[in-house]
This record gives sequence, structure tokens and C-alpha cells, in this order.
Amino acid sequence: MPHIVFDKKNRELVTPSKYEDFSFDFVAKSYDFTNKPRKPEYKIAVKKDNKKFFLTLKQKGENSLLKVDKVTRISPVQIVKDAINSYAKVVDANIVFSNTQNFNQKIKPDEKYLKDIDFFINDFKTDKELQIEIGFGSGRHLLHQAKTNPHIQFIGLEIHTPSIEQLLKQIRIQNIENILVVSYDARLFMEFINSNKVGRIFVHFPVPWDKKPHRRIYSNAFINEALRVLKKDGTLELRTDSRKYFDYCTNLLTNLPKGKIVIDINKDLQISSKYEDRWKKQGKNIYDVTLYCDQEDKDIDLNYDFNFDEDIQFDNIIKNLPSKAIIEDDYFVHIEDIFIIENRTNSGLIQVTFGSFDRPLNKYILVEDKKAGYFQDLPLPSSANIKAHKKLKEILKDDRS
Ligand SMILES: C[S@@+](CC[C@H](N)C(=O)[O-])C[C@H]1O[C@@H](n2cnc3c(N)ncnc32)[C@H](O)[C@@H]1O
Repeated sequence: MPHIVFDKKNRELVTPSKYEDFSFDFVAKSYDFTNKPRKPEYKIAVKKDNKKFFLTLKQKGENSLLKVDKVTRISPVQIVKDAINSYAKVVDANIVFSNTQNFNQKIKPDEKYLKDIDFFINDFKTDKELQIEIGFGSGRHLLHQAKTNPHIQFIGLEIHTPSIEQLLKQIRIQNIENILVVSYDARLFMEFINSNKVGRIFVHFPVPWDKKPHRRIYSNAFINEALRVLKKDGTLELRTDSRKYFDYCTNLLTNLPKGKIVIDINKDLQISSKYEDRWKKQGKNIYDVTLYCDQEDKDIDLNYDFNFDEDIQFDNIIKNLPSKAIIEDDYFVHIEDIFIIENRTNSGLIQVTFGSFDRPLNKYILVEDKKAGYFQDLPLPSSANIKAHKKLKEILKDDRS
């Protein structure tokens, strides 16, 4: 996580202001909402082009720690590093520690093949069938698929920077036109794809995470999202050398209300990945479990209007916000924190977790000029998010009248 620690700043940040590529729009300070004493924490609103996010500034011992705010974190991470460095220059900070300077890890932005997540939320349209490879590693399988299926649009997901660089290089050398690469956690990516669009999802040799099962790609939530984005007869294909992971996934997949599974052992594919070669040499078994999607899913209603009522007096409503979670059968709403924007009246941020229990959303609601709205993007219009939003709307009603 990019961050810096500094012991002193020689100037104050003035907001709104601009420095290098960044606008610093406002600073909001934590409000003692839960009555638990704590050190003040600040959210610094930063904008570059159409991307906005917060940096978190808090005390760390005698020093100050500046890092990215987890909720509004954006990709590529380079933007966040640059923003932290810009802030440090604006306030002329005496830096004690920094991991925001790059030496050799930087991936050069490549508009054509390497896309960030916003592209998939705002701009991505194709009439082609989609196929997705999760954790493509060396990229051998993905390159093979793309070359043999030029009519398919492939999306490669990876979180390991050197693997992404290696694949981008090969895409350019081999002149491949039908792969888009995203550096994003595959467990969260599917949310941004429309229903019934994907023909195949490949998960080949995922990290088994025997000691940290919560980090595994496969979970009930992941499988449900996969089924939603898969076309009818589309497949989610796991290939693994780990008997434990195979058993875990098979167990999840056999308990589904829909879909059907096919299991294979030591099946030969046209192309063998680097990991596969290694396991085969060691004489290990290779397990395949393929989930077939057997029905169409409802398209997500991308038009639901996540608005709030007009005329919201921030200073009034924060006095009555519930500090305990509101839990209903199929959704919940929990106000986590409140921040008051400095040098502005009646304005602030409400940090809230809400939606379904499997896939809670964490967001900020920005209230300014008596209007409230979600900071950054809107929630995905799942039924749990819509119900939670309606509850939030009720909570944020100003009851002065
Ligand atoms: C064991 S390697 C397998 C690579 C390749 N599929 C192969 O068969 O050679 C697993 C890969 O998954 C990637 N990975 C792990 N967790 C991920 C996640 N949540 N989202 C996307 N990629 C992930 C890792 O960076 C790693 O490159």
C-alpha cells in the first residue's frame, strides 16, 4: 500500500488548489460520531482528470502517515503514488519514510491493451463474445486462446505486475488485437460486466491459499457473479493441481441451485501452462472442474436512480445517525464514520457499509450545498443495494419539520 510518513510539514495545504496534475478539493476531519475517543483523521479529496479519490492523513506516533483511502482506492496505483508525492511537495513535508518512489516497477500506461477498471464501468462495449482468464501468469494459455479465436474478445485479469508487463510485451510482439488486460482483483471484477455476456471463464492453477482460504478466488459470491455474467451454456473452468482446492471448489459447486458440473482428471489441453508443465514433471494429478451455466440471468438494471432527497442539512442529520448497523433479512446498512469538511458550512462525508452480507459495499456519501450523492461511482443496482439505498435515504431525511 503506497504511503509516506513525515515528521513535519512546512506549509499548509490550501483547498481548493491545484498542483502538478492534481486538484486538492477539500479536507474533511473525523467527527466524534461513536463517542469513542480517537486521534483525528483527515480525508483529502484529490482529483486527476475524471478520477477522484481520498488520501487518508493520520497521526502515527509523533509522525504523520499519508496513505490512500481504501474505500476510494483507484487503479492504476501509480496515480495514487503520484498524488501522495504531489501532496508531500505542496506541504513541503520532511519525509521520514516513503514507498511511493518508483524504480523499476512502473508499467507504462498503454491505452490500447492495458485498461483500468473505469474503462469497464463507463466505456466498454462489444458485440463479440467475451472470455475471461483469471490470473493468467505467464500468459501462455491466454495468448494461445486469443490467437486461435480471433472472433472472441478476451479479458486477462492479473494482480502481479511483472506478469502483466510480460503479457503486454507479447501482445505487442505478436500483434494480437483481441486481448484487454486489467490489473484488478478478479474476485471483484465481475461486478462490472453485464449479465449473459461471457462464454468462458478460465481459472487455471489459482493460488490454493490453504492457510488463508478467504483469499481464494472461488467463493459462493464469486460463483454467483460468474453465473450471472456467463451466457447460457457458458463455462467457469477450474484447472488445478491441488486436491484440496479441487475438493473445496467441487463442494461449493455441487451445492448450487443452478448449473451443472463436469469433472476430469489429467485431461490434455491444447496448450500447457508453465505451472502445468512443472506439476506434470513431478507426476502430480491435474484436476478439472467445469461449471456449465444453464440459464439466462436478469440483466442488472443499470438505470436505477441512486439519488437522495434535496435539502439535506448535514449538521442536523449527523446528530441523529444510527451508530449501530441496521440488519434486515437480505441487506444491511451500517454508518461507519463521519467527516466534516473544513472551511465549508454544512458539508461532510458519511462513510457507510451496506448491501448484501456476501458482497457489502463500502462508500462515502458526500453532502455539500444541501445535496447528498455517492462519492466516485454509484452502487451497482443489485436488489440488496437498492433496498439498502432506500433505507439510507430514509436515514438521511432531515426531520426538522
Ligand atoms: C499459480 S499462478 C498460475 C498462473 C497461470 N494461470 C498458469 O497456469 O501458469 C496464479 C496467478 O494468479 C494471480 N492471482 C492471484 N490472485 C488473484 C486475484 N485475486 N485476481 C487476479 N489474479 C490473481 C497470481 O498473481 C498468479 O499470477
